[in-house]
Amino acid sequence: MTIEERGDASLVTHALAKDELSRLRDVETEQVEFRKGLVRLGRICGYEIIDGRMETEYTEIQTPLTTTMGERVKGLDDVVIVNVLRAATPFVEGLLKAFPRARQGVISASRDESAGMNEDGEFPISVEYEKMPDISEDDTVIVADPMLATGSTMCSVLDHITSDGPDPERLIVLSAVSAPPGVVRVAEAFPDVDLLTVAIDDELDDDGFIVPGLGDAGDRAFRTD
Ligand SMILES: O=P(O)(O)OC[C@H]1O[C@H](OP(=O)(O)OP(=O)(O)O)[C@H](O)[C@@H]1O
Ligand SMILES: O=c1cc[nH]c(=O)[nH]1
Ligand SMILES: [Mg+2]
Repeated sequence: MTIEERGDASLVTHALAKDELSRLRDVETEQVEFRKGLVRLGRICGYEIIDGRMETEYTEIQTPLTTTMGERVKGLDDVVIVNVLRAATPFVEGLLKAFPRARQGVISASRDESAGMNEDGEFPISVEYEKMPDISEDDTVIVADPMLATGSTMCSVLDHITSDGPDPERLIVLSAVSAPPGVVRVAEAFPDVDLLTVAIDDELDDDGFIVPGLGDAGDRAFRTD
């Protein structure tokens, strides 16, 4: 059964998201364009979240000429965006264009690539810094990380977020590129999470990189390779 048939994740369907992702995948896309592309993709994904997952309500508006009924998005003041350092930083910059009043959390979680994957296909994850706003039952929490590979990082991040405090109204994991093992790991460990991604790629290579993927997102955005 495919991941789509299992219903573990849903796809961002906007054509511009696919266009941006194709540019990001291109090995010729250099640092500045790569970073800007992640910003644009984050904004499109933010709009997609608003469009597909948030409700609107009618409200009376006084224009300079008359009163009329307007439509407003509900819950825009109750959004928390979690930035998984470091590759998510430009992606979150784009999301903030869709959710300018979001409260933000930051968590530094990274894979110990020198240790390699264990036989269960997981990496050891080190969490060195975490600062979260208080999360309430009314909140939409969006955990952003452009890459979901083995899912080790995201499971560690979600453990931190869900370990105390009330459950938010919605908990969305947003990624640009996902690999099947990561989607399955997150969906099984956190069945209530709404997993949204622009693409689900074919597989992981022996080093835990997504294929075809886009390479190391952090290194490409921060020019550290
Ligand atoms: O699903 P996983 O197998 O855990 O892999 C995904 C993680 O790998 C990358 O981060 P990385 O550890 O390279 O840190 P970086 O953002 O600092 O480069 C990426 O940004 C994810 O956080
Ligand atoms: O393919 C991958 C896997 C993890 N992290 C990345 O940046 N790229
Ligand atoms: Mg990296």
